[in-house]
Amino acid sequence: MAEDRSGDVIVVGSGVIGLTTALVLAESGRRVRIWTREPAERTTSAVAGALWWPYAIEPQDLARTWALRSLSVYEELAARPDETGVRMVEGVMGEARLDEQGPWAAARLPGLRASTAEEYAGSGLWAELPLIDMPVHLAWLRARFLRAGGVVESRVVTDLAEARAQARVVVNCTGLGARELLGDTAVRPVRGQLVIVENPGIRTWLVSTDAVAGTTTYLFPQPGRLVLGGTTDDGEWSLEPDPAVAAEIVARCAVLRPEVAGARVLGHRVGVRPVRSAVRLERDALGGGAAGGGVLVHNYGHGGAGVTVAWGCAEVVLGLVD
Ligand SMILES: Cc1cc2nc3c(=O)[nH]c(=O)nc-3n(C[C@H](O)[C@H](O)[C@H](O)COP(=O)(O)OP(=O)(O)OC[C@H]3O[C@@H](n4cnc5c(N)ncnc54)[C@H](O)[C@@H]3O)c2cc1C
Repeated sequence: MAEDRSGDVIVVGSGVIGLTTALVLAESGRRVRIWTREPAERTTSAVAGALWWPYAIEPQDLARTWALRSLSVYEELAARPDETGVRMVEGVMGEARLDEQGPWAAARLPGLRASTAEEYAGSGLWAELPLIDMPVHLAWLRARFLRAGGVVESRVVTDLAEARAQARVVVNCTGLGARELLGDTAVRPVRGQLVIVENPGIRTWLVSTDAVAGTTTYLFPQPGRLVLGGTTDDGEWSLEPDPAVAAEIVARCAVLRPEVAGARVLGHRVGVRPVRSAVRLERDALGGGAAGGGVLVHNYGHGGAGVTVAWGCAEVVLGLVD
């Protein structure tokens, strides 16, 4: 007799996208398993800074919608920062202007205003945004998923048919892994390097973009550390920190905040962003329905903003699985 797979969901991947999606599906009453090559703490998601802002993600309009939905969730989670890893923190988004942001941000972000010359030498926006301590947040997501009855299994998927043979619904949240899994060359690596230093007393975040040099420099205060960034190395896969690049990141940050210059280095982090021409968030026309009667949904390619859009995308998946 055929196995009853009607209630089963397999989510492939346990980065922030896979965990958040699996959690939303499990809390909707479905039986959900995660299959993952790496545990959450060894994913790109664990490396992220992570500031809520739709950076390096396409398409912009949809990303903003998903980001705003996620913002509402992060605002709630920020009431329990030690547990969830989410905090609302003030800071300056350099080279951003109020009139360029349009109504999407201005209407939703209380207190959004142009930064003063004292806060930032260039033109920028002062905002209070979610700043997420990813190791804590990923562990919290996983624990909440397990409490909702979810199961996490360590498993490398070489063909999504393996998952489809075992569950009616399969959600592909493999990030950059989709490149090999599906042969999708539209998703490509954009490497990012960070330096972790002892915080010399910085309480606000800062992002500064130099269009001429092509660099984005940032400082994110996290509990017990200050995260300094960064790089955007298109097409680069290496997870090895480059000492010369690390020194250059510290120097760039010290131009913005001189007290960083002598800060003790605690460590280095490197991650590879899954940048895609457009996030793939859709029900697979070939994989869904037909012979097996199953559903295949893709949710990958969130570039430099997977944390920013995770909850909004997970809710879209929820609407696609039935
Ligand atoms: C330096 C840096 C800074 C960043 N800063 C921010 C920020 O401030 N704000 C923000 O929103 N975003 C930021 N990002 C981007 C963010 O980290 C990514 O968009 C996000 O982590 C993508 O999440 P994901 O779950 O899709 O991918 P991942 O975290 O890479 O997870 C993919 C999962 O799929 C699994 N997998 C892959 N292939 C297979 C397979 N074949 N079989 C089984 N499992 C598989 C992996 O093991 C992993 O569990 C930053 C990224 C970097 C590198």
